[in-house]
Amino acid sequence: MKIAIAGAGALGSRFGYMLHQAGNEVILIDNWVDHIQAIREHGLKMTIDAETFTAEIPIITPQEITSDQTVDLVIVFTKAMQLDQMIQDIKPIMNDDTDILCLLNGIGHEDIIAKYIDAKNIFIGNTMWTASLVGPGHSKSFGSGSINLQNLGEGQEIEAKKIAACLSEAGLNARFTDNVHATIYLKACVNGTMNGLCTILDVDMATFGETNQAHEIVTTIVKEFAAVAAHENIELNVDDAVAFIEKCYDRQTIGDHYPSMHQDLIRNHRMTEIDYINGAISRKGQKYGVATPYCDFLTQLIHVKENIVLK
Ligand SMILES: NC(=O)C1=CN([C@@H]2O[C@H](COP(=O)(O)OP(=O)(O)OC[C@H]3O[C@@H](n4cnc5c(N)ncnc54)[C@H](OP(=O)(O)O)[C@@H]3O)[C@@H](O)[C@H]2O)C=CC1
Ligand SMILES: CC(C)(CO)C(=O)C(=O)O
Repeated sequence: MKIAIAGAGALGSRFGYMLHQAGNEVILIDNWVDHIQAIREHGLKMTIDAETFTAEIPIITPQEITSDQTVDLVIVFTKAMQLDQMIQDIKPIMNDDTDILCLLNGIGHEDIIAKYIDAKNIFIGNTMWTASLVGPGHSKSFGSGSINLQNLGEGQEIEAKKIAACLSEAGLNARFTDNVHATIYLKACVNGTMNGLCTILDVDMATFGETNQAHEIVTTIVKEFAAVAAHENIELNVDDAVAFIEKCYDRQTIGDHYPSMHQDLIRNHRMTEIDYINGAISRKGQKYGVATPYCDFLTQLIHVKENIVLK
């Protein structure tokens, strides 16, 4: 399959590498000049479980797209706040049959994509794969992960299952779900607890999980997500979600991982996606008349931290 990774940062590079190694024709699309130069000169470096590999994968900026480069599938891995512009920029690489898959953390990305792309070509979901950038041209990751995905448009289940099969053939452990919004909310509960809390507390997930207060804090935040989800006819079982989140504390899997929000703000001094995670719950809470004090406060805290770190 001809696949473009639009937003080839940490996770985009991991996906691009694994799909390339599985024999797909992969092209990376990004705007970060140093990253592009490093990959063009030395290939994409991918460290997986402490072993480093290099792959020669083409990388271009959106402005370098040519009309003969249309692809079968675009997988977007920008940050949430970059998504709108990237979708506009990559239109030339898409024809009427090109599908787009969005696995970004957060809620509501399909509304942005649907401004530019027909619903029949939009596929959404979430992933538990992880990665972090060592530097330009070099992504690092450990452990395994999974992907849930579904078609946004009616009657595109077969296409969705084809995409899931392609990802699974590359070892990305993808499955089709007929309840993707529930899985997106479940993943958002993970990000809505781990990302903001580990960023503010400057700890990895296992260290946070070892505290006496972790369970109560996580449960309170998840209850806010569940109350908002109920207004969208999405059933989110609080106990199951808390148990799913607490699996992140295992140092044998991803417990040592600093969530991507910590990487953004504390390590790379970049803006976070808080407004698409806890901030989205706060906005929806106001819309539905649901109190979301913990999401409200955590969103404020992250913005305060952004103001301090980025001033
Ligand atoms: N990392 C993880 O473990 C996980 C991440 N996710 C989600 O996947 C999506 C992508 O995340 P992730 O891959 O971590 O994002 P990254 O920040 O690594 O990459 C996203 C984009 O940010 C830009 N960028 C990154 N670093 C720099 C830099 N130093 N200077 C300039 N530009 C930079 C690049 O875009 P450009 O230069 O073109 O603007 C890049 O394509 C997000 O929604 C995230 O929440 C989901 C699960 C796990
Ligand atoms: C690893 C995990 C699940 C932590 O929330 C993630 O999605 C991220 O780092 O953004």
